[in-house]
Amino acid sequence: MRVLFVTTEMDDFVRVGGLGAVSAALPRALRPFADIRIMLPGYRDIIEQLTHLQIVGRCPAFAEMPACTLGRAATRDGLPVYVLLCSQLYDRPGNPYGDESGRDWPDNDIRFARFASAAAELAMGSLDKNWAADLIHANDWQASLVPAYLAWRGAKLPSILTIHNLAYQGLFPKESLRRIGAPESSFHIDGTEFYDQLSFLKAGLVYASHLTTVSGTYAREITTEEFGCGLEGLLRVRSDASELTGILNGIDESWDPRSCAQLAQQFGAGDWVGKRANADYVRKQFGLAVSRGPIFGIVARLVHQKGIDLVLSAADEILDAGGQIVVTGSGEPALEQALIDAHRRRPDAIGVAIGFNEAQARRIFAGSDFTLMPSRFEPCGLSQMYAQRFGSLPIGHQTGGLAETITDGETGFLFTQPSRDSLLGGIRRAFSTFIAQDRLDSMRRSAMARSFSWTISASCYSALYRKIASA
Ligand SMILES: Nc1ncnc2c1ncn2[C@@H]1O[C@H](COP(=O)(O)OP(=O)(O)O[C@H]2O[C@H](CO)[C@@H](O)[C@H](O)[C@H]2O)[C@@H](O)[C@H]1O
Repeated sequence: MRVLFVTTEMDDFVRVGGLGAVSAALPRALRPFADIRIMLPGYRDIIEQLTHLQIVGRCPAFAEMPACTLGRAATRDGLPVYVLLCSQLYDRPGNPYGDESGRDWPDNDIRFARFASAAAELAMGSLDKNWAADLIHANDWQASLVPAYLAWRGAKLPSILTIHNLAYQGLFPKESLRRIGAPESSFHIDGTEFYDQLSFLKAGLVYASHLTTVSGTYAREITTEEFGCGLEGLLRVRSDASELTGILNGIDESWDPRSCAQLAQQFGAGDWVGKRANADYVRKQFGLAVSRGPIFGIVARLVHQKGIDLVLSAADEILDAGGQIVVTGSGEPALEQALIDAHRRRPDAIGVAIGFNEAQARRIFAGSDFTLMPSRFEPCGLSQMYAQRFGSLPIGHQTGGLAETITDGETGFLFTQPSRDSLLGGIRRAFSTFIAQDRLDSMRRSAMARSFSWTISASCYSALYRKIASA
């Protein structure tokens, strides 16, 4: 079966958050089941890294979207990658979605509509004369128009849309319809309209043959008013028709502290001297005071969703009890600044590295005793899985994928409300575990023994592909 996996991040080339990790790992795990090919926008960073890019097709200009070409290349391990080349849209500094100061590009409607319409053409067989898809798998709002363009072109090709985060919807003024060549007739409550704006995500939720999201719990949560971001009605209809499935993400096998080359010292379960060497390394690297208290790590995009403000409000109590905090990530300037301020107040106890570097993330998981994840919502979450593999017990809000991947009191701690008090409840339990050596030992062993391999998820996607394609 031929599958086109359409995404706007892939850790091989460009990373912004969890979508990049999933887009690098899931298609590889699916290779035994399908002829799967990736499609990415031709960002500057990608073009610079790809050698042997072969031009396979051309897309004429359409509405206000410029003409572009389609290149074909492969990752180092041979996974085919299509790249949409259009320097006017994608050859820019900054990240995939915005400029260097974090502002969204004003033409993101055209950038991602162009990308989606080209993906639809490729899948239908009109761009690469040697390949067409039997099914399209699109990810998040940036690729959500792929099923819509297929429908508007009258193509019957089956499509799956995976929601990695419902909070990002790709909302644009109504005038965008004309800019991207979408039919005016689609702009109504059962189509692309969302409170008088054009919603890319909603278009995908309406037109995709099937929807998935990245945990069973989040699949249920998004059908409720609390988590549905205004789309719960539509999601409930699709869920009731058995067209919304939760499939839990996995993590890459390379997240293993026994073999991870970036650590100060590799270690396995039971080698707590080795783990402590990583803690000492992290303290030194961040200039923290020498201590035998616990280190609480945070590796996250620094956005409201992740509850960084809750951690800041609980920080004094953590420090008073003898703990230290180490954070890495990037995101909203105000949260970055608040963390830097906290570090300036207590440089001996709060370490902050703004920016994202995977080696740094691995060292924090290896050196920390606990990983804080007070996310207000969390579709799946990857950090809590990495943390467990590295013996850093996650303290997470009982929501989405956190509720499914943390076993309370066994591999980590769950608390029930996204509030300071509830988080502090989890933190206090962690402190009492930290001084009970036997309990800490057994929880670390259980956490490190958890497997979060992609194998099960990949077979679920594969089964779904077959079901949708034969429907
Ligand atoms: N700039 C940066 N700052 C910090 N960390 C960065 C980063 N860039 C990449 N990362 C990496 O991404 C991981 C975070 O991924 P998550 O899945 O926890 O959250 P994210 O909200 O990005 O993803 C969304 O998509 C994923 C994938 O489906 C879901 O798991 C998740 O719940 C959903 O919110 C970190 O552990 C880190 O390795």
